[in-house]
Amino acid sequence: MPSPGRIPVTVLTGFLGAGKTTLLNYILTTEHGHRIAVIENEFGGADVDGALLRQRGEEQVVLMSNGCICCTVREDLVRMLGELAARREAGSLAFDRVLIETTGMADPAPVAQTFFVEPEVVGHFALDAVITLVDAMHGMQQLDRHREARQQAGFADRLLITKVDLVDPVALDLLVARLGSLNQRAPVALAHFGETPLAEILDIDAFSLARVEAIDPAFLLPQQHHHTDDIRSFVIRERRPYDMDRLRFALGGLIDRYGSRMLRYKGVLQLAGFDERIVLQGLHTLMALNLAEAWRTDEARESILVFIGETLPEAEFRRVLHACLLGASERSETTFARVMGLLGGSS
Ligand SMILES: Nc1nc2c(ncn2[C@@H]2O[C@H](COP(=O)(O)OP(=O)(O)OP(=O)(O)O)[C@@H](O)[C@H]2O)c(=O)[nH]1
Repeated sequence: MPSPGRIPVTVLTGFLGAGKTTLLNYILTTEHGHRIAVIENEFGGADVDGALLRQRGEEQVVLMSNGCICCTVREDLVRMLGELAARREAGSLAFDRVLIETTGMADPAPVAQTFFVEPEVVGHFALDAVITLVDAMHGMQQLDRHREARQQAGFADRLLITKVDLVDPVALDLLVARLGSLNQRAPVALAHFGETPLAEILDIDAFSLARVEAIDPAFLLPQQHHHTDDIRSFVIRERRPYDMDRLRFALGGLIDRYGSRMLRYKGVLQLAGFDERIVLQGLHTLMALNLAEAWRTDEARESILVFIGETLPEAEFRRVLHACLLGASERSETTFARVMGLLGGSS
C-alpha cells in the first residue's frame, strides 16, 4: 500500500510492439488533470520512441534511457528517479505521478524490485501497478515463443489487450483464456489505439509486495537476469533521403524473406520529395509507413531505423537499404538488384 506523500509510479510493460507508446501517447494527449513525468526506455539504442511521443503542454516531462531497464540500466532508472524527486522538492518541476515505459524485452520484476530495495527510491516513490499490454494479433505466438512475454503477462496487476480490431472474437477468447492461465488475479481490459479508461490504470494501488513474495519468495534478492540470446537489434542512420518506391520495394522484399524473424522494426524517415517525416511501424509482416509532422527548417534531417529480430542478417539489411537512398551509386544499385534477387543472383 503506497504511503502518503510518496509519488505513485505506474510501470507499462508488454512485448515488442504491443502498443505501449500508443497508450502513452493517449495518456499524454488526454485531458485528465494529472501531471505526469515519463521515463521512456528503449531497447534498440536509438531515440525513435522519443520522436514518436506527442507531448501536451509543459506540465509533462519525458526522460529517455537507452539499453534494457531491467538489467544494465537499472542504475540509470535509480538516477533518473532521484533527479525527478530532487527537482520536484526544489520546486523546479511539478508532477504528481511517474509512468515508466519499459522496453518490449524487459522483465518487469527487477524494475518493480527497484521500488523496494533502492533506498533513494523507496523514500520518494511507491509502485502503484504494473500494467502489461498484450497484442491481440501477435500475443499468442509471443507467449508461446518468448519467456519475456510470459514474464510480463504473469507479473501484471492489470492486463490490457490491444489491436482487438485486427482479430476475430474466437482468437480473442483464446488469448484471454491463455492469459488467465498465466495470471489469474489480473483483470483483463481492452485498449483500442491506447484508448482505455485511465481510472482503471492510474492510482489503482494494485501492486502488492506480499502477493508477489507469496509467488516468488526470492523476489527481493539480487537476481541474475538473462535475455534470449539470439534476439538482437541494430540501428541504421542516414542523412541522405530515401527514394520512396525503392524503399517500399526493399522493405517488402526483406519482409517476404525475413518477416517471421522481424520481431519489431520502426523508424522516422526522410523521403525524397516529402517535407514531412515518415514514420515506419512494423511487426513481422504487418508494416505501415505514415506521414508525421514536417521537418523544421533549422534541424538536420536524419533517418533512424531500428530493427529487432532473431538472427537477422544485418549486413544484408544495411546493403539493401543503403541502395534505396536517393542517388545510390551504380555499384550499390547492382548490389541491391542482386540481393533482392532481381539479377537472379543468390542472396
Ligand atoms: N490496429 C491497431 N494497431 C495498434 C493498436 N495499438 C497500437 N497499434 C499499432 O501497433 C504498432 C506498435 O505500437 P507501439 O505503441 O509503438 O508499440 P510499443 O509497445 O511501444 O512498441 P515497442 O516500444 O517497440 O516495444 C503501431 O503501429 C501502432 O499504431 C490498436 O489498438 N489497433
